Formats: sequence, C-alpha cells, structure tokens
Amino acid sequence: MKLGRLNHIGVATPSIEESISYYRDVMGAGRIRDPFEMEEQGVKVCFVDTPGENGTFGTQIELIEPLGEDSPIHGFLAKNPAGGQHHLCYEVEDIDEARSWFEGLGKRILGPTRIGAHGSPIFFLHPKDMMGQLTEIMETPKDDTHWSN
Ligand SMILES: CC[C@H](C(=O)O)C(=O)SCCNC(=O)CCNC(=O)[C@H](O)C(C)(C)COP(=O)(O)OP(=O)(O)OC[C@H]1O[C@@H](n2cnc3c(N)ncnc32)[C@H](O)[C@@H]1OP(=O)(O)O
Ligand SMILES: [Co+2]
Repeated sequence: MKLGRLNHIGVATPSIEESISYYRDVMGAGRIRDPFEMEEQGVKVCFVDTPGENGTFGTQIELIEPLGEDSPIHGFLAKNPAGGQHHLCYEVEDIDEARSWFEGLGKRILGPTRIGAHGSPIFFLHPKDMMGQLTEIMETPKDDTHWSN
C-alpha cells in the first residue's frame, strides 16, 4: 500500500456554528462550505478549505459535531469538552487493497468500509493500533464532484 495525500484533519467540536465563526473571523478561512448532516455516521459535518498547491485542493479541516444519541464522538467530547483534533484522513488508491493491508498487520478496523463525507469509500483504524492517532483511510475520489458544495 502507498500513502496518499492528507485529505483532511477531523476536528471535533461541540458547536459547528462557533467553529465556523472561529475559522472565518480568527483564522481568516477563504472558503467554508455549507454544513450537512450524516445521520448514518452520527455527525454533522462542515469542511473548511485550506489553499492547495497550484490551484489544487488543499487539505481540509473537517469540523464534526455529534448528531444523535449514538454519535461516535460523544466519548471524545466528554473527555475534551472544547473539542479538538480528532482524526487524520489519508487517501489511498484502492480502499479494498488498503483494508487487506491493515488486516494483514493485525490493525483493528472499526466497522465496515462505507461511504464518507466526500462520497468516497472510507474506513477507520483504532487509535491504539496507530500510534495513538485515530486514522481514517479514504479512497482517492475518482472525480471532482465531491467538491460541488
Ligand atoms: C465518516 C464521516 C466523516 C468522514 O471523514 O467521511 C468522519 O470522519 S466521521 C468521524 C466520526 N466517526 C468516527 O470517529 C468513527 C470511528 N470512531 C470510533 O469508532 C470511536 O470514536 C472510537 C472507537 C475510536 C473511540 O470510541 P470511544 O471514545 O467511545 O471509546 P473509548 O473511550 O473506549 O476509547 C478507546 C480508547 O481510544 C481513545 N480514543 C478515543 N477517541 C480517540 C481519538 N479520536 N484519538 C485518539 N484516541 C482516541 C480513548 O481515549 C481510549 O483510550 P484509553 O487510553 O483506553 O482511555
Ligand atoms: Co473524517
């Protein structure tokens, strides 16, 4: 398996609205996309763009707010009430090959491969097996439609 680009940094927040004001007014973010809900993933999501090289898409900040009782980030926010850096998402060419790679290394994969916030297949690896970092693996989108928002 070959490590691809850093697609996004997941940042958990108790309030996406507050985080939007922060990225707009404190950090001077150039583009903050419309928030949207992913009920099946238990999160409300909002992408903050950072500039990429030569007009390409830069690594995004993925703001995530709990959605529903069973949100997987309630535990994190209970320990970190102000929110903070939650996960890193790396791109790979082939999500199935990547899944077999990590399984072969005995890394715990959290749940099934499913469609993530960019409309591309993703899975998560347990932080305790990944040097303390909750790690999301995402297949590089085949086209740019996921940037439509
Ligand atoms: C998919 C849509 C979107 C996208 O990009 O497409 C997203 O990224 S959505 C992101 C939210 N979804 C997920 O995070 C799914 C995967 N996460 C999980 O299944 C849980 O969060 C899990 C299992 C990693 C942790 O769950 P929980 O906090 O309820 O469990 P524990 O308290 O038992 O934690 C176990 C152990 O791990 C440490 N931990 C928890 N979260 C993190 C983290 N984000 N980074 C690093 N370490 C983390 C926690 O402190 C515990 O450690 P211990 O030493 O045992 O106390
Ligand atoms: Co993510």
